[in-house]
Amino acid sequence: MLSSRLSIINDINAALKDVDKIVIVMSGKGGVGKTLVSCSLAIGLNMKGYSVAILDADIHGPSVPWMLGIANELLRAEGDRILPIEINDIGVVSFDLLLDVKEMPIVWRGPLKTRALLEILSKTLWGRRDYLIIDMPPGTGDEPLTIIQWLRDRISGAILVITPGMLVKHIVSKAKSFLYNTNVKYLGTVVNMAYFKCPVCGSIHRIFGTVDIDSKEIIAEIPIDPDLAKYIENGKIIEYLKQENETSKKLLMISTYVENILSKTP
Ligand SMILES: Nc1ncnc2c1ncn2[C@@H]1O[C@H](COP(=O)(O)OP(=O)(O)OP(=O)(O)O)[C@@H](O)[C@H]1O
Repeated sequence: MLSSRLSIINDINAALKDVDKIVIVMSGKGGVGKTLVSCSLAIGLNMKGYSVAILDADIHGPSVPWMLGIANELLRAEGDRILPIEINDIGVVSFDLLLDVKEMPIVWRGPLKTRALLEILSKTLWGRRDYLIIDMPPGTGDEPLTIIQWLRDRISGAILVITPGMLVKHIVSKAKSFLYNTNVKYLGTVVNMAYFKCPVCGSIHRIFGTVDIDSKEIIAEIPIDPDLAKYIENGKIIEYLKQENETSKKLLMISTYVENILSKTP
């Protein structure tokens, strides 16, 4: 048992040996914009000249390929190793890219999911990357715990994504204690759908309320932006982030924040 655990750890470390920094993106619940933040972080770092890969570790709701416009592609293998799909020089690996029929739900129980996550981590040819961004399954349950436990001290830090509303304080403190207990550095929180800016008069409406956490922890506040939603729906997040508008600038601030904070830690 111990020897098989050690051999899995060795395989994962070998696969990730040329990956410099691993950043995980997590949320207390689903549908808050975790994938948007993961993709924006990966694209932002790539635009700064870093080599980046993104692992969509959300087995049940994998949306990274959809957001990046590669939902119909399939991962290829070289021998028994998986090759990431490269889009704009960002390597993408997702469970959805293993499926021929995308509408087919993955119905795996806990141990199988753990096994699949470990396989994908250790069998991918990640190559030389400055950053690996992991879009985590929502919550602080089994799957996020598995990823963190197996990656151990390889994770450079974690970003939390929230939306304003009830229980925010509770969600943030729960996620922070999860990270504290698993020895992962908390980098800060992105507040998504923080406000809506009237396109006519420019007034700000905090539709879902305010967020009662220390402002020093807030990496960026992302507005509700119907235009962004359209680009996401069409798999064009890269094109959207290349535009110079208020939302895209705020989304790109996340990569600047991560670059700065992680350059200060060894
Ligand atoms: N700031 C925003 N403005 C407008 N629409 C948004 C914004 N953020 C996210 N959305 C919309 O909300 C949906 C969910 O976003 P996203 O997939 O990033 O959330 P998630 O937390 O990763 O969800 P899941 O838990 O299902 O993986 C997207 O389809 C997107 O269109």
